[in-house]
Amino acid sequence: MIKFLQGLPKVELHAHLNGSLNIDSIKELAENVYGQQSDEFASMCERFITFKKGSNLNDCFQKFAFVHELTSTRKGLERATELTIRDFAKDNVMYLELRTTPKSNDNMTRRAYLEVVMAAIEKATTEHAITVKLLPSINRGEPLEVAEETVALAIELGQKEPELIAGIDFSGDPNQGKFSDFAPVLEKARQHGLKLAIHCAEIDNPSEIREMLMFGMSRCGHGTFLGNSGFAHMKEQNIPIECCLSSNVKTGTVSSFGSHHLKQLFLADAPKVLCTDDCGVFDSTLSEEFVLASETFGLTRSQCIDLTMEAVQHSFASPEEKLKMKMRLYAFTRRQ
Ligand SMILES: CNc1ncnc2c1ncn2[C@@H]1O[C@H](COP(=O)(O)O)[C@@H](O)[C@H]1O
Ligand SMILES: [Zn+2]
Repeated sequence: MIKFLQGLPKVELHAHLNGSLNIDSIKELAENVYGQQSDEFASMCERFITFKKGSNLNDCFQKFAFVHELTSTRKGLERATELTIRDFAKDNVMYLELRTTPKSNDNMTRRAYLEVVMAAIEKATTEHAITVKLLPSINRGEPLEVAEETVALAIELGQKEPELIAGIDFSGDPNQGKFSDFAPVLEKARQHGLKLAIHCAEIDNPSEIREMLMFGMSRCGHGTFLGNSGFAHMKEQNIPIECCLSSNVKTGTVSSFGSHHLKQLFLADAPKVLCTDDCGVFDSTLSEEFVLASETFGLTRSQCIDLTMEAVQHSFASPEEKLKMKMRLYAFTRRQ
């Protein structure tokens, strides 16, 4: 089964760039871009992937600062994007939607940040057999003006490169910021044809969950606290829930793999996709998430193929790209 899942051409729809850089690639990046590694750096790497028992979302958010340092220069960001795409391709991910929060600092404006990532995606996709789309992220913990700039850039750059920029991600610490403040800017993105992937119900916040469901979205990140009525709503609206098993268990929003809501989504026959979220931080791969899901819930090979087919269906790819992915999947299943 493990070999089968590794070989399966997969679709990753929920991956944050700075969370997806695995520990070996972080070391490679540090070596390539910033020179010799020190013992201190090695122990920082070790701390990065260690989650103590009882860790929470806050512990997780603190880990991002480490990679954010490494990607705070153009060269670092460019190489990190290339390495991340390479690693997904190595894991037989045929289609990847990568999200990232444009950041400004002394080295880059938010526009330059996005341009560097876009150029790196173009370069990496010529070297690896993978299609990549970009979803600029809004960090809900940052001021509204930043979100407005991000959406304006996504609209402008998306008009130049519509095949590359597919939508907007709404993420960040769910304990910070108010969704209702961001609804108008998200609505503007939607009016301009950008799809919305929204982190929703990662924590139990019933009034915000209601607001988000009323507002609508193309895909729902996590959906942990939606409950049965929320799942029924998602099914009725054909909105898939992006399930990230290791992420939810390691950050403590789900108590164990066995109690993950993926099970209820299967039982309710609601739309769902399997994703990694931050495979670097959580020290996982999409293949490993499939192994986890199949071992925990007894998924068969054919259910894993169906899950991938659902991901194709709910991706922000064009009809032609979806057809190509389905053909690759059929070709793979015929060879089994
Ligand atoms: C664990 N669950 C999560 N919930 C909410 N937001 C998350 C997240 N994991 C990652 N991010 C968001 O993605 C950023 C890192 O990638 P980028 O710097 O944008 O590439 C984090 O700082 C956070 O804003
Ligand atoms: Zn996420």
